[in-house]
Amino acid sequence: MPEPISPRDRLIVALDMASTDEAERLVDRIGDAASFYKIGYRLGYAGGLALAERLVRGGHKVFLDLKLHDIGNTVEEGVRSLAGIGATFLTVHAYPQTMRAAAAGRDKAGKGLKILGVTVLTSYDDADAREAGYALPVADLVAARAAAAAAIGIDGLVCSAAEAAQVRAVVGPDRLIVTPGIRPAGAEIGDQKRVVTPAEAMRSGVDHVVVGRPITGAADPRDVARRIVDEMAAAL
Ligand SMILES: O=c1ccn([C@@H]2O[C@H](COP(=O)(O)O)[C@@H](O)[C@H]2O)c(=O)[nH]1
Repeated sequence: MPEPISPRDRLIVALDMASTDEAERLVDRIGDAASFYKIGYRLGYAGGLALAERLVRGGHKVFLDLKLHDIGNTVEEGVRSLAGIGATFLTVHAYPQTMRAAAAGRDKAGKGLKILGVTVLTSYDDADAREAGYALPVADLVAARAAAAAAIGIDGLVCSAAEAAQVRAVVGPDRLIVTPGIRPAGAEIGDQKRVVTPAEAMRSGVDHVVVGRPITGAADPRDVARRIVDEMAAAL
């Protein structure tokens, strides 16, 4: 069985900022209300990988949300390079060839980096999946990709918490389920489509929630982070 995760360590704050200075100021403001930070495209292409190393050295956990997807050799070598940063999680798109290459890179690097397969982006609904050429509804596509990820030996999945129970049934207790598209009640939804509250996510068996704008855009980010952690603690 997996190790228990404290409510605070379940929260991953998405540092979708334009500069590392801005991101570091936010991390300082949040203080001990959070321990886990996600770096995606915006910050990753603006010095975010060096910041990731600094955050790891400072005792934080880091999720590199770079959603790799390329030919197998490029993915494998990319994962091997990124493993040196000391991050906890790295995303790849949940295509079988990509996941196999990422698992090989992870194993060759041997640094303890966990690979998460992005099933279907939380900004997609069934109509978006159809428009992208997929015949299956989102929930079925997520389940199929989760099954492939588990068979390949990927460490966890990114999906909406709306599909977490179904994914858990497919992948069992040992794979991680990490869910963006999290919105505290009353928060602006923005471009997300499959949205769930922090409490509902916990009740659905999610391991980690990813929260960006509701925290980064708040007047008091520390307070919002603490409220989210409290909401999750009460639901567990
Ligand atoms: O399916 C996915 C995969 C990744 N994300 C990322 O999570 C955060 C969510 O930010 P919010 O501001 O809380 O919407 C963002 O960095 C996305 O790139 C996702 O939303 N959905």
